[in-house]
Amino acid sequence: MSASTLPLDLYLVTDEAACLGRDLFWIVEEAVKGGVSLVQLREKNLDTRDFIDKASKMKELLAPYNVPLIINDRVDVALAAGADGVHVGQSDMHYHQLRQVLPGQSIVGISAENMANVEEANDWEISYLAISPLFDTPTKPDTGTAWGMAGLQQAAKVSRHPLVVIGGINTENVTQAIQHGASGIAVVSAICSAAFPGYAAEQLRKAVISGKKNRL
Ligand SMILES: Cc1ncc(COP(=O)(O)OP(=O)(O)O)c(N)n1
Ligand SMILES: Cc1ncsc1CCOP(=O)(O)O
Ligand SMILES: [Mg+2]
Repeated sequence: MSASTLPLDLYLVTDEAACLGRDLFWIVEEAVKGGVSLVQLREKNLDTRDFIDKASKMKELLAPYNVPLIINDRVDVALAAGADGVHVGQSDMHYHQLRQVLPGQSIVGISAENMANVEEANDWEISYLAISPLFDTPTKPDTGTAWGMAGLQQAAKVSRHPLVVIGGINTENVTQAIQHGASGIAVVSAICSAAFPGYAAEQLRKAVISGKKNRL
């Protein structure tokens, strides 16, 4: 899938701990019905075999909806489960190595923590760049300094890739993020911890679309 056709509007990043004891697959399916366009399976503590099993099951769930599945960190898991791509951060497998082991059409997303990361990624063929984190978030305490809206605006001027924002995104700040240059939003708690994940997804998607209509 090329960068121009990749559906980045509403990107759900999973976190079992954020699901408040509810079934992750139920949350993901509700969210997809509500308008999630891309899903990342993010598992920091699973054994390899369990991670592959979970990814394969997630791929099966998403296939009828035509929603691509991205695997966080683990290229081996993505390959074994037939996922559509991977997301890597600045301490994960390097872009050049990723390209050696992944099929050519794979989706590749990378986290940018600072402007040097944004500039470096301009030399690479990636599907999107994640501005990470846009705001500090209790969901991931081990991040670098938050970009904030001004930082996002600078990154959008420099980057040739579509930008996704992640970290503290909710219905209150989506429109502003889109207006400052984001092509889409990535969320964990705004959907995984919502009382009604499907409804939460609908509201977030509406906010993205409204932000795009009213771009500054
Ligand atoms: C869409 C998206 N953006 C950023 C991240 C964070 O990646 P990383 O910095 O590698 O941190 P971990 O998620 O691996 O803890 C992401 N996963 N997804
Ligand atoms: C995985 C990740 N990477 C940067 S911030 C973050 C967590 C985002 O979680 P939330 O949407 O709940 O703030
Ligand atoms: Mg990572």
